[in-house]
Amino acid sequence: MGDAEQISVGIVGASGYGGVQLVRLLQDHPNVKIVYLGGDSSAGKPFYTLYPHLSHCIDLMVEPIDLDHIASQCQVVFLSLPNGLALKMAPQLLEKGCKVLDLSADYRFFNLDTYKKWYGSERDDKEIASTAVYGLPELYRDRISQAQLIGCPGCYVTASLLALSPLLKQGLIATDSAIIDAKSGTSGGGRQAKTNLLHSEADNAISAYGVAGHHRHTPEIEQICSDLAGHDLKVQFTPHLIPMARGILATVYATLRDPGLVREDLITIYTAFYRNSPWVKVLPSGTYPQTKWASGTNLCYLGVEVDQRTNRVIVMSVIDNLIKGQAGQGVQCLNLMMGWDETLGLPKLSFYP
Ligand SMILES: NC(=O)C1=CN([C@@H]2O[C@H](COP(=O)(O)OP(=O)(O)OC[C@H]3O[C@@H](n4cnc5c(N)ncnc54)[C@H](OP(=O)(O)O)[C@@H]3O)[C@@H](O)[C@H]2O)C=CC1
Ligand SMILES: CC(=O)N[C@@H](CCC(=O)OP(=O)(O)O)C(=O)O
Repeated sequence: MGDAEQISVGIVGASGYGGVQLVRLLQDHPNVKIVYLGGDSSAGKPFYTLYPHLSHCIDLMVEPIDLDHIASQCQVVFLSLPNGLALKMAPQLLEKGCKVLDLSADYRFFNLDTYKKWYGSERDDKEIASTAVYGLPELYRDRISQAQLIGCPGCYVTASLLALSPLLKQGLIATDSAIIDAKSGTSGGGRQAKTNLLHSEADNAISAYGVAGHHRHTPEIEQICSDLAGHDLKVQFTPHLIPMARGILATVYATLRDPGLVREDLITIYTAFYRNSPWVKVLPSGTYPQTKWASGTNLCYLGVEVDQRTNRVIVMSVIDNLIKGQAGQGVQCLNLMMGWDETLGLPKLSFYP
């Protein structure tokens, strides 16, 4: 595709961590041209003043948010904003013919009562929301390719669901037995200043939060797990903040229905489940992933183990929270929506060490 055929893309929330990942990924994408960057407090500033390391490759200003102007400039719009804002912008952008990919939680829920319970915002966009597709390509590839509006899942949920999906789809684990112990780097909290993300608070420390079903990702994980299993189920999800900038490790435990299954059986099942998923790598027997392997890439690495003493399967899932857990997921969905190769423009090799 030459320059003339590149599609025009805008990023609303360009100054945030999601925004700057999108700039990096889309700048390298052969079929895309970034034509608009939007923001709130950063509006009016050249983008390079926010991220000086990009001054040699992007010279756009951050503009205030004017939906008519965005729609007149862009065929595709990424919304990378705090929860509760995309729902006010997506309907008008769609009506004006844009494709919209939202990185927040606004379009992830099948049932808007669940959204309201956890996020508080009233909805007057129910009809539009009903057209949104959950943007996890490994599960909903066909629907994503037909959609105009995508609600992309975030970091914890992506790592957790990729670990659990084969087990649930094949009915391999006891109902409600799944426990997700997940750890995130501090960039998971975004670029806006928050006390718990200060270096002096987060460094040399590890702590759980949102314990006992109190994290807003619990209902989102349960929604998709229930969809896969074909019945309502519950999971135990405990997130932790750890002192590193980027990366997520989700270690998932569940009780196997069949006590005869061994590690090699599970690896065969996982490998078959993800055989057409270029961004998921099932590791060889006895190999457990590190966050470093996925850092900067759109990959998810899965290590699979069985403890025959306790009859539990243990799946270790790592992703980069800002790539497969956020911006890369959005670009992977865009590739599907446009009928392009799912891997186009996305990084597959980390820096190591
Ligand atoms: N960080 C992560 O690992 C992940 C985050 N997400 C989700 O992605 C979304 C973005 O997260 P992240 O990039 O971390 O957030 P940041 O806090 O880093 O960035 C937020 C962005 O939103 C913009 N913004 C805030 N308020 C307004 C407003 N009223 N109008 C217009 N723009 C506004 C900010 O613009 P300005 O600076 O100009 O005010 C900024 O660009 C969130 O919904 C988050 O939950 C999803 C997966 C992973
Ligand atoms: C470390 C940290 O603060 N993480 C954030 C997760 C951010 C995120 O990814 O949220 P969404 O997936 O809903 O977009 C949190 O626990 O709220």
